[in-house]
Amino acid sequence: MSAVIEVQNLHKKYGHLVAVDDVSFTVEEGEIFGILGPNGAGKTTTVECVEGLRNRDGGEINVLGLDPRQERAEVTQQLGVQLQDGQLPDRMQVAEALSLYSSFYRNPADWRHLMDALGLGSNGGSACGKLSGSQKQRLSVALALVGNPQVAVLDELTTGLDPRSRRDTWELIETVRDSGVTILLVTHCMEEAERLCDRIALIDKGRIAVTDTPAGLTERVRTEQRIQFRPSAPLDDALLAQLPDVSAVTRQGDYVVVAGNHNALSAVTCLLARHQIMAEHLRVDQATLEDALLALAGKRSATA
Ligand SMILES: Nc1ncnc2c1ncn2[C@@H]1O[C@H](COP(=O)(O)OP(=O)(O)OP(=O)(O)O)[C@@H](O)[C@H]1O
Repeated sequence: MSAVIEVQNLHKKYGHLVAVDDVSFTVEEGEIFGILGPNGAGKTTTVECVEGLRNRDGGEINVLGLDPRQERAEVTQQLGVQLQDGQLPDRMQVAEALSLYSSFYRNPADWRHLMDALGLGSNGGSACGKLSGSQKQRLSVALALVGNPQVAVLDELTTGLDPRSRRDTWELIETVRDSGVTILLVTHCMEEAERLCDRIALIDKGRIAVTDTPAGLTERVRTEQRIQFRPSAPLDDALLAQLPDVSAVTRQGDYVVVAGNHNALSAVTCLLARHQIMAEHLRVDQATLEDALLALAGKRSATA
């Protein structure tokens, strides 16, 4: 396998806001690589720098041997990028859009074949503005593939789709991957990332917390616990956060919520005992994957 996208120490600011702060990852040929994170984490900014749609402030990006900042036109030829909703005129027909976009590329795919392969065969004469949510997604994937790219970037593919359409779209993406296209997938949906991705970079507040396979991420967080209690006296959260078995400390009203590994509970109770504080209404839950991934992100912030 060889790397098709390499991002090293990417930095991007909007005014004073640091949107992407030292992001590095490598996408290998043939994989679906996910960038997963909450709203505002810096996912779209990262991929827009990869696509050459935004200029980075620092770091290096290599896409199929090209620098998107210096060689944007060539990157556009070789990288498939989804159009955002509303970028096509409502009255343009599906077949017209595909035919028009295929004319932008040196070596386009057969757009009629693509239209059939992506389940849009009966929609060629439909106006883009009249398509259903999942048909619009199919069209945007078709437009990302019409240039016959080796790599496609797909951003928030299934947002707003009903469960059935989401599953259909996921199957579609697997078919695209099986046809040999490497995919960089941006999502804030944990289930989508787990289902589709070979590897996932978890990004939060502009930084990558961890990169691993879905199974590896689950294993890392398998033993994570969520400990919730009301302290009987004022308690400095920083004392809890410093415990090696604790990954994150947050507050919910009067309650302290601590995420940590299977030793966290005894570490927390020892600390409370030392400070003569009681843990009222103590509750311990197994963290969900989502909680645990956020805890991993929190741990990274604490050690950054
Ligand atoms: N053009 C812009 N001008 C100013 N700030 C921006 C701009 N685009 C994004 N931001 C800010 O940069 C940060 C990262 O945004 P970005 O869209 O990259 O995150 P994201 O992870 O893709 O979020 P979402 O899932 O909501 O799309 C956010 O705080 C966002 O408000």
